[in-house]
Amino acid sequence: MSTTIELTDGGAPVSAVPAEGGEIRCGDLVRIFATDGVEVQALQGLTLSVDPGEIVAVVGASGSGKSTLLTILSGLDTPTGGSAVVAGTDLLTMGHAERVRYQRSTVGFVWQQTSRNLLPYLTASENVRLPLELASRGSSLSRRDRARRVEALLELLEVGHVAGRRPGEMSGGEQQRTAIAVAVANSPRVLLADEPTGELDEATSVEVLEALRGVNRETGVTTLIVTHDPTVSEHVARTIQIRDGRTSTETLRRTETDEHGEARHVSEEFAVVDRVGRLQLPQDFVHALDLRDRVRLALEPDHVGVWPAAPQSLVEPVETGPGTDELGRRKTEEDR
Ligand SMILES: Nc1ncnc2c1ncn2[C@@H]1O[C@H](COP(=O)(O)OP(=O)(O)OP(=O)(O)O)[C@@H](O)[C@H]1O
Repeated sequence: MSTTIELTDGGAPVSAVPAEGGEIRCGDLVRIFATDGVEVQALQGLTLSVDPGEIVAVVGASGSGKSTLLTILSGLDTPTGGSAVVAGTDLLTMGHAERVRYQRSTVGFVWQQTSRNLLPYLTASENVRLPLELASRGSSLSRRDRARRVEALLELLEVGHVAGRRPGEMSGGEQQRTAIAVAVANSPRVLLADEPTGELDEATSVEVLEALRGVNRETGVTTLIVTHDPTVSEHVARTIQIRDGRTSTETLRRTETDEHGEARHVSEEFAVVDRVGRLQLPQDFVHALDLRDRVRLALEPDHVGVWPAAPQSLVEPVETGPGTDELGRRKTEEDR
């Protein structure tokens, strides 16, 4: 079967609730900002599912909607449409009290600006202790247990040596690793990191990404890292690419052992197909074949072929009439 499709999709978003059981589930998430009468669609039907305990990176160019997504997942902004459920909390319908509880104990955050993560007049220990004390009314942790937990978290993040220092007396990497300890102090179910390495050099970025991976492994906290840095995919098993406010491709990374017993990393890229069959072709594929406006498709037994559409003059006129459907295909007995 062969047909031609428009590359631009002007269709209205169709509800797509992602698989049950995901710790983070977004279905056809839409966020429209209206300023001075101009509308910007920052998210245009984004679908995303992250399993409990998974560590996933969301990567995209500037303006692709990464921060908008994270601001919604952190409960600081409400989407215009679609669905977003994190650790069982429906982010579209939660009330004020639930929002406070959600931000205080369900999710932990690490932001790009180190100054947003840590209070400058408190030491590393005091910064980590603060969320524990704020939550202590409903918690069974004694004062001594809280002190032990602070120490254990700083050790886990390998920043025990800066316990008594204020942020201004630490390196950027030490500040971000302390910020991760603060974010997971109350054992949140989900850890959200927005460009956590944005202000760091390459070597320090690697340390911070490995620290996030270590915390994910040790505590099982579901972790979502949003960044423009494509090298993040070397530190996580799954990288989701977003383009124009939608998930476009996913890169899965796994370790294989070859016939000589040597471990090697294998990455595979997949296009994301939503519930109604929409997918985005990778940008380099589009450029390589100069695909624009519309493409020709063919359904083969085990794959779908995509070709640049031939100029109109070369396209054979389709047969239409009572014996054919709207695409010129011959009607079957069932159609009739
Ligand atoms: N409050 C707002 N009002 C109007 N438009 C906004 C607002 N916030 C974001 N946008 C627009 O939405 C789109 C997505 O922005 P967003 O900040 O989510 O992208 P991003 O991928 O995080 O980019 P960057 O990596 O540069 O931070 C952009 O076109 C941006 O200009």
